[in-house]
Amino acid sequence: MTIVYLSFGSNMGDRERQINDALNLLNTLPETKVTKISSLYETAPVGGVEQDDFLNGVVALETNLSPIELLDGIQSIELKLNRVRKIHWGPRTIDLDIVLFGDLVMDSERLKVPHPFMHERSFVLIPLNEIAPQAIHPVLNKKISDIVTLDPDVRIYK
Ligand SMILES: Nc1ncnc2c1ncn2[C@@H]1O[C@H](COP(=O)(O)O)[C@@H](O)[C@H]1O
Ligand SMILES: Nc1nc2c(c(=O)[nH]1)N=C(COP(=O)(O)OP(=O)(O)O)CN2
Repeated sequence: MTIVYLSFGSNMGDRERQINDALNLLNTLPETKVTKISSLYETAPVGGVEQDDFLNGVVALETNLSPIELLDGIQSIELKLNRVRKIHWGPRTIDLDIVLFGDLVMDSERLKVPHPFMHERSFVLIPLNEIAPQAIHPVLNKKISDIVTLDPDVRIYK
């Protein structure tokens, strides 16, 4: 079993329902179990595109899937939930990203782990620090609790 952390986000439609549906579907993936879910955070959009605030969070899984099998699984969940995203870094109904996959470091066209921007994104680090402050970023070789910083744009929603 590998311990994996996924980030999730939504800023279009019924954000909470789409996130709940995605989290329930994660438990239907083969040999995969959700073990922890962070609070939901309301976050200001990052990246320069003018858009509504996101709900973001992080979920911990234990899985026997390979990294690419898990990517296939989360992409099938996004499709099942009729993921809509019109522009790069723009609004979307649901987004699931693999943030950490055990201590794996991988840089292929389809999958980059750790997620290449995770260490710069408070909307990932703050919820990740809530459920796994001891997790290690395998490239920076630092604990999440030593990377995370306070950010007033990331506020607990629920
Ligand atoms: N770590 C990753 N998690 C999810 N998707 C990834 C990862 N690394 C590369 N990708 C590729 O990114 C696009 C989808 O991007 P969104 O974040 O969902 O907009 C897809 O082609 C993945 O293969
Ligand atoms: N607050 C907030 N801002 C954001 C968010 C998000 O979830 N929350 N996702 C983004 C981009 O996500 P995308 O998955 O398209 O890009 P990536 O492939 O670089 O992760 C861009 N800006």
